[in-house]
Amino acid sequence: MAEVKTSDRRTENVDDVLAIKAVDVRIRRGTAWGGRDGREIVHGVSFEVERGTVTGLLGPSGCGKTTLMRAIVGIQRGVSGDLRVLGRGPCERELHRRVGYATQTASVYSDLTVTENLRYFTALSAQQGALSPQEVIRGAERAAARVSLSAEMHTQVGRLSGGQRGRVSLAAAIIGGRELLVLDEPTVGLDPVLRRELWDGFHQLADQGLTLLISSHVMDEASRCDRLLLLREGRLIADETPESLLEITGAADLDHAFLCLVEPRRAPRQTPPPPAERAQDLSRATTDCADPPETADPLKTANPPETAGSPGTSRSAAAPQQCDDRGLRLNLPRTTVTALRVLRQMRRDPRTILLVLVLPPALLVLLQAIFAQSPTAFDRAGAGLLGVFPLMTMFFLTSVAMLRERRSGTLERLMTTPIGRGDLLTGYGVAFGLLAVAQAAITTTTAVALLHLAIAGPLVMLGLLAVLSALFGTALGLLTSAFANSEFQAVQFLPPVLLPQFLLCGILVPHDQLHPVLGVVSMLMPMTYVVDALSRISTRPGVSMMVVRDALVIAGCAVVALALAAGTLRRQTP
Ligand SMILES: Nc1ncnc2c1ncn2[C@@H]1O[C@H](COP(=O)(O)OP(=O)(O)OP(=O)(O)O)[C@@H](O)[C@H]1O
Repeated sequence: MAEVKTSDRRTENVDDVLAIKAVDVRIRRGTAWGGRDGREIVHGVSFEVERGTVTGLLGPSGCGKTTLMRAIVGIQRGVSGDLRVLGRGPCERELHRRVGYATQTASVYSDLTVTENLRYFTALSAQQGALSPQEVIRGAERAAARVSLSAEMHTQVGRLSGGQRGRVSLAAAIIGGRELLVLDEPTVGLDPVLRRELWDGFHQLADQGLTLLISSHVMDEASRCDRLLLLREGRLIADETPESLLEITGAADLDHAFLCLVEPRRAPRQTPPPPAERAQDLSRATTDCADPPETADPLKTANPPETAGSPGTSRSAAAPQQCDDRGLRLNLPRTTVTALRVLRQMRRDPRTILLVLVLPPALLVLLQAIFAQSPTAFDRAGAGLLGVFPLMTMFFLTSVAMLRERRSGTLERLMTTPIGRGDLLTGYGVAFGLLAVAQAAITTTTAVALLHLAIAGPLVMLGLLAVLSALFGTALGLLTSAFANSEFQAVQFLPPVLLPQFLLCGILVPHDQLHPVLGVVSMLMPMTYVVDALSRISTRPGVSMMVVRDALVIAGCAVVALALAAGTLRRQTP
């Protein structure tokens, strides 16, 4: 990252005063891994946001407001230049305890109630260790009250109106934003009374020392900001107070001033003037808007001379930042609340749970019926399927669940909270692991007690292998979800990832009857080890070294898949 050459002492003072300092910040989008490809969306903007103020970020649709906000909260790739947030680089994890971010769409869990959502985000926001249950309850209630949602606390978010959902999302941001709140169009879809209430609330927060950066399209909101940043096509064209913006443009109101700056040559009037005045007014509009006087050139105002040419901020020096959040250290309270949250979501979807628990034993019953004339074939295939079914169902469930998290924007929000990737994935692993245990218990019991599947080895080991296999399916599902952009694509991954494994794992054709090349390929497939281990348990008493080896291979594959999933979790919108 390019550094501004200031003494440490001065930087310290500046950071005490400024919440955000941007010098020649450029952002490229359309690059998946932070390289120099893609399109430059933000072209070298420089500005400062003082602490304890409300700053409006305005500009036409597509000008780069969201992109800039994403850079400020540390989830945008391809950012170069010098961007300091609360005196730190925007990617530093320490900021996740101090900065709250509300995305444009309501990024909260629609299958949970308002209380459940807000308690979850409150629990995640703990500075250190865990908050007491009372603190979590109080934090959630306070946040709901801030956005006038106390009456809806026990309503499922999916049953709220669009505006109410947006307010839940805003409350979640307020919970996380101890020092800085970055709000992307937080008042969209709200009626004027609520908008006014929220803006009063924003100013109360600012009076308490919080800094707010708020994007908006509504000009009466702009007039409530202490300062306005105006973006046009990724360039900052004004950085002014609302009053001086009116003065510079000579416009009667901010709506007009905005249009003057954004479309200088097509500045409209609010009401059509009488024909006699038209010529005179047009010439005034040209003077005021089309060609603003040199001294009032908003482009010059927006980029103060001392920063515009700061040493070390030249284009060549500005390499894209890479967010360094590779830490996978586990935080037990955050992992636990995440597992509980996922379990709560599962509880809201009884049909899926029923399917997960009932489908594998039902398939085994069908299999026994098919092999009614050949019980040995059922014994051979049945044991292997005790591991294959959980693997497949967990793969599918978790890939869709994580994809939903990614698409609903909640993953993006989580990436701006103190939760680590390890906490999140382990939370998912624990929740789905518990489901896997239930599934393994039901399927194994059905197979042994009801279908009389012959098992020579210990039943506990059989169940353990089934759970291990389900955990591998969970990790694989979390990993592949990163490469799917829709539920349809997630379903499409099922055949290429699992079908070859199923065909070669030894259930359909024993390994010794496979072509030698296919035999080698099958040994590269984790499902082979699942089926081998289960077949050995079913045919031989005790636990052989080969079973232990197979179990270790499956566990190793699960760990590798989980680590790769953690690596791809931060795959942001490019
Ligand atoms: N994932 C993406 N990959 C590449 N370009 C993108 C991506 N998302 C957005 N863009 C481009 O970035 C530009 C800025 O988008 P951004 O969402 O920041 O605009 P905005 O000012 O917030 O718009 P709006 O007010 O409509 O929300 C747009 O031209 C858009 O096409």
